Amino acid sequence: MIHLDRVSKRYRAGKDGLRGVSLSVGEGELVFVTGHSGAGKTTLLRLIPGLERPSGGRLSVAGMAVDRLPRRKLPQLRQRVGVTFQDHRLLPDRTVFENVALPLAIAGLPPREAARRVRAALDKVGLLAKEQAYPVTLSGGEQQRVGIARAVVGRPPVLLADEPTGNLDPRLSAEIMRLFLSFQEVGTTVLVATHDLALVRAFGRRVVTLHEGELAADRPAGEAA
Ligand SMILES: Nc1ncnc2c1ncn2[C@@H]1O[C@H](COP(=O)(O)OP(=O)(O)OP(=O)(O)O)[C@@H](O)[C@H]1O
Repeated sequence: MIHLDRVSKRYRAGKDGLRGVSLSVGEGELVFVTGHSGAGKTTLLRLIPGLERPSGGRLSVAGMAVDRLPRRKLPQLRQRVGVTFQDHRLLPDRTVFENVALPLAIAGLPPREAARRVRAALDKVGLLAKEQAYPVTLSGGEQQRVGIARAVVGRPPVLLADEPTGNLDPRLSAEIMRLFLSFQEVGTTVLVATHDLALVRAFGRRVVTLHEGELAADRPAGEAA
């Protein structure tokens, strides 16, 4: 589902975000991406939906050659990749419902079908009762779940999460992680970038470790840390 072949990303300032990373993630797999601050986790997660372009190498996502993708095809790629960010990036002047509906409005879905899907996504993250609330009135964990609902509302085959548990306590963090597992169970390919090694160990999944932009380790699911 996601294939990187010697992918590099050099930023304008001359800094390397990634250096020659080769990696394949199969359909329906859940992979944790870990590494110290500046290791390249965010860079990897930004390359996959085409938010950044690789400087070298080959990258394909859900059957699309991202490294050679014409600009006009970017929306098509973004519909196949849902993304959640640590800081949620929710619009403060829109309700929970409106925030989650946004990607569907952009995709031009009829309002009735969009509303049905928004409610299904909110139900999945346990926030149906808060659909008319504004983001500021929600807890950090709830805001994170709204961000997740927005990422999955278009039913993308690929879901990416950048530090989804960054500001949450251990109990809420585990809850959020279980949510990602539930998307994997229905066939979604999931990549979760996180610093939280204890949490990663607790779930016993495949763990990819980056170090200074390079792939330092790739530990299969079920193997002890
Ligand atoms: N827009 C940018 N311009 C220049 N350099 C960048 C940019 N984004 C990231 N970098 C550099 O690329 C390297 C990898 O950064 P990246 O954000 O991918 O790491 P990370 O593992 O996500 O770190 P963190 O855990 O702190 O978010 C770092 O050296 C960083 O300074």
